[in-house]
Amino acid sequence: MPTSAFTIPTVDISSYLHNPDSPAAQEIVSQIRHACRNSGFFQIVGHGIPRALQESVLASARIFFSLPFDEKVRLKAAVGRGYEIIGGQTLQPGTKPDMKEGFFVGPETQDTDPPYKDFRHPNRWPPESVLSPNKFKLPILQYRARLCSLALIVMHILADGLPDGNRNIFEDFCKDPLAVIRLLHYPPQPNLDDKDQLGAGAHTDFGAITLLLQDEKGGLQVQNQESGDWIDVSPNPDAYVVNVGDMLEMWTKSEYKSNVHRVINTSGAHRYSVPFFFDGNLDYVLSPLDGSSDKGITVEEFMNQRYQRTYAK
Ligand SMILES: O=C(O)CCC(=O)C(=O)O
Ligand SMILES: [Fe+2]
Repeated sequence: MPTSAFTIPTVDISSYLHNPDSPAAQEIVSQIRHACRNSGFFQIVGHGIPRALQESVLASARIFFSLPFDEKVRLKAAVGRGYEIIGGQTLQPGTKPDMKEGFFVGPETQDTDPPYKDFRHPNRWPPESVLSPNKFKLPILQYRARLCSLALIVMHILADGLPDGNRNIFEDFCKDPLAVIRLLHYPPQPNLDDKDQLGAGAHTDFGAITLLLQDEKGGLQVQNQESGDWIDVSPNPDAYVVNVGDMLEMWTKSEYKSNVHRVINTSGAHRYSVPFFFDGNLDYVLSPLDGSSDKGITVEEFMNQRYQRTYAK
C-alpha cells in the first residue's frame, strides 16, 4: 500500500498537450503517476475542451431528463445505450437501487440491423419533434468526439508513467474504442438519513479510465482505503475528474489503482453529471503488462462480467 497521504491532485496538463517530451510534461506524468498509485483519482485542468461545449452537454442532460417519463422510457435500450430509469442499476450490493437516471451514447454505428452484438447496439435518439438534434444529438456527438481525443492523451500520460515508460503501449487497445458518454441526473434525495439510499452506490469503474464532468452541486466521494473515510471531490468547473477503472488496474497488476467512489446528492437540488467511459477495443485481449502468464481476456468479456453484476436480470 502507498505510504503517502491520500491525495486527489489537480494537474494542469496544458504543457503535455503542447509538447509531451518537455521537462514540464514529464512533471505532469510524474504527478499523475503518483495519483494513480495512491488514490486512483486526479483532476485535470488545461485540457482544452471548450467551456461552451461542456455547458451545452449539461444543458442537453437537463432538457432530456425533464421530458415526460413516457418519452424517455421509449428510448430504453440495451446496456450501455439509451435511457436507463431511476433505480435501473444497483452499484452497491445490499443497498437500494441507485437514485439516478441515465442516458448512454456510444459510437454511432452504420450497422443498424439486429441482432446486435453486445456493446454494439445503435444509439437511441429522441424524435426531432420531441427534442431538436441541435439541442441534444449534435452537441453530445461533438462532445463525445472531443473526449475521445482527450482520453487518448490521458492514456499516453498513463503509459509514460508506467515502469517501462513506453508511450505507445496502449496503442492497439485504443484503436476503434468502446467509449461511452453517460448523461446522469440525480434527483434531490428525499431522506438523507436513509443510509441505504445512494445516488450511485459505492463502486469501482469497470473500464480503463473515466473522465467526469460534474455540475456545481457536489456529491461525489472517493474512499480512502486505509482509513475508510469518504473524501469529497469538490466541483471545479474547469476540471475533469479522472479515475482509473478495474480493467487498467488488472492490466497494470495494481500499479494503478481503481478506487471505490459513490454519489450522494445532499444538495437539495437536481444534480447532473456526464461521465465518459473509455474502455478500449472490444476485441483486444488483455493480459498483465508485466508479462506474467495469466490467461488473457477480451475487453468485451471483461466488460460483460462487470456490467452483469450491477443490473438485475
Ligand atoms: O456522477 C458522478 O459524479 C459519478 C458517476 C459514476 O461514478 C459512474 O457513473 O460510474
Ligand atoms: Fe463511477
